[in-house]
Amino acid sequence: MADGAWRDLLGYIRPFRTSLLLGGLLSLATAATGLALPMVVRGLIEGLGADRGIVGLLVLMTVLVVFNAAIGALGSFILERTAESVVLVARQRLVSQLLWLRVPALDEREPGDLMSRVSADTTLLREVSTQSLVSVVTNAVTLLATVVLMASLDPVLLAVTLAALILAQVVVGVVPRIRRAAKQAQESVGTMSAALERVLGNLRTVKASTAEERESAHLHAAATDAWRGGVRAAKWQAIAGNMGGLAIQLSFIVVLGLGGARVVSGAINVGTLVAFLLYLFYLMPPMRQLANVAAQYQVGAAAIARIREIESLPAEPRDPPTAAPVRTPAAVTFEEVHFRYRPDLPEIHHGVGFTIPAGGMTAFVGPSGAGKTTVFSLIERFYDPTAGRILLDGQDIQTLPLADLRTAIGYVEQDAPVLSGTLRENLLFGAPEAERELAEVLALTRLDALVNRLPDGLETPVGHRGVKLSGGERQRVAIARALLRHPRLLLLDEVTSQLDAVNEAALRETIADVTHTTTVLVVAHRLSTVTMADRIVVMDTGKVRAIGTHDQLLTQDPLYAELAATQLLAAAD
Ligand SMILES: Nc1ncnc2c1ncn2[C@@H]1O[C@H](COP(=O)(O)OP(=O)(O)OP(=O)(O)O)[C@@H](O)[C@H]1O
Repeated sequence: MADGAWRDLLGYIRPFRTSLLLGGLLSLATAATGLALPMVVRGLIEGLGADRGIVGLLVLMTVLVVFNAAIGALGSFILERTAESVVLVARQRLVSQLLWLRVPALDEREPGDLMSRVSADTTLLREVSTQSLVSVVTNAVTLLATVVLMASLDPVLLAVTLAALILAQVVVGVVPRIRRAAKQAQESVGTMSAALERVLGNLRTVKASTAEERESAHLHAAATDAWRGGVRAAKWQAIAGNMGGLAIQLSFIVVLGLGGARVVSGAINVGTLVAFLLYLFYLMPPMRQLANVAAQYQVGAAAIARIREIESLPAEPRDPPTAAPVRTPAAVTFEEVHFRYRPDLPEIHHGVGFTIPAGGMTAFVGPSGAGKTTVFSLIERFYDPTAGRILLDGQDIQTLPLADLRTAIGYVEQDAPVLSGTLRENLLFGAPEAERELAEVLALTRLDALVNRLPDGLETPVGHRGVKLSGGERQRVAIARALLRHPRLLLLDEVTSQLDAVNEAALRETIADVTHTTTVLVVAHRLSTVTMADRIVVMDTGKVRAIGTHDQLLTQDPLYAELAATQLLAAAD
């Protein structure tokens, strides 16, 4: 995994190589000016001993210190900015990928977990993207340069120092533990986000089921898991970070004793000892940084793995519509369509076949679970059949550009989804350019009274999933949204279930109207909707058992007769 993570990380930072190089060079320059200081200090002490003037050296030191601070600040700003840009690119790539994901891939995932990957995991890229590359290079160079300078001062003292540093190698052993702990923490954050989304998205159900206590316990457990992973990572990070420090402190004591003796014996002078001790402390930051980088990299690698999981999911093509919009009704044909939602699930459609001419209204009826909604999902190409063909005006929809296909369709789903935002945003969601037709469609769907009643009219926020609207209003908003697209094919899935008799009658009139310009397919549970259909497709357990008008089917199909007498009638009541 680690190698793949490296490659992915390089992919993310490649576009920013110039600013990374600049930031890296500035960091190196900062380190170099820092490294020069102890040498100036040595000269200063020796100058004092020899009674030479030190003003020049003091000025040089001041210049070095100021220069060091200035380029240090500039370097770290450039690197941080680059890191933020890496996060931005990762987020944008992930967001695009998510919106184009194929529906089956989405079926298997929790929205909350996906959100946590876009928000939390990408943030972790920030540290790793700059620290990994630039820090490794600058700190390794600084470390090497410091060691070389120390060797030039006193090889004997250096040998003692290095022996103490071997101790710090313990650091290397704890690094994989950091990755494991970090991965666990990130996965727990994903689980927590998913649980949170589940609860907040359905807070009324949670409350009505008095499940707050249980759901809160779930969330607490996920949060505790994240905490546990974080604490474990912190423990190993703290050990890794401080082992280096401890080794330096210990070697400081040794060098002080041994160095003192060497000064007394005349092997080195005080200036050299002071400079050496300063370098000793210079070793600490790069060592700590390198240990941090190793730890950060492990955390980042875990995040990259989670991001990559999303990027490798199947996506739909993104081509914009190619054909000019057509406004004539479309014919639909299913030829021996077989379909299952997943290879390991049972087949839902066992050779579904029907032909629906352009225009008019066709109703799909059948017992629950017969596969009616699945027909609509297949027409929209949310899923593809495992065998058989679906034709739109005689053309296999697999060969149509996806955007052209979907542009031709208006789809009102079973639960009439309304998005948070204003009424206007919801209505124009499928056809942002249809502003001028709003009034007409509002009247058709009888939403005009609602809009007039609301103090903010079309600008009224509808709340998360439209909670501020009634069920019937949500259905009418969804229908208006579909009508504004001027679809060639209008798919209505049980859209009258929540309408009262008056609104249903109005909708029937609207549907009758649009059948001149659109082919209307409805999944219907109300006899009143079914009887007005030009043809009725009766489905049962994944097959079409009969097609005909209400009167024909009443006499020819026992299941339909039964449905008409029980289910459809009951719904009409
Ligand atoms: N995304 C999915 N993944 C797996 N199975 C699914 C999925 N969607 C539906 N199913 C299954 O497919 C079968 C047919 O579902 P479908 O929604 O097409 O039935 P329907 O005839 O529209 O039923 P209803 O009248 O109750 O809405 C059901 O048994 C259902 O459990």
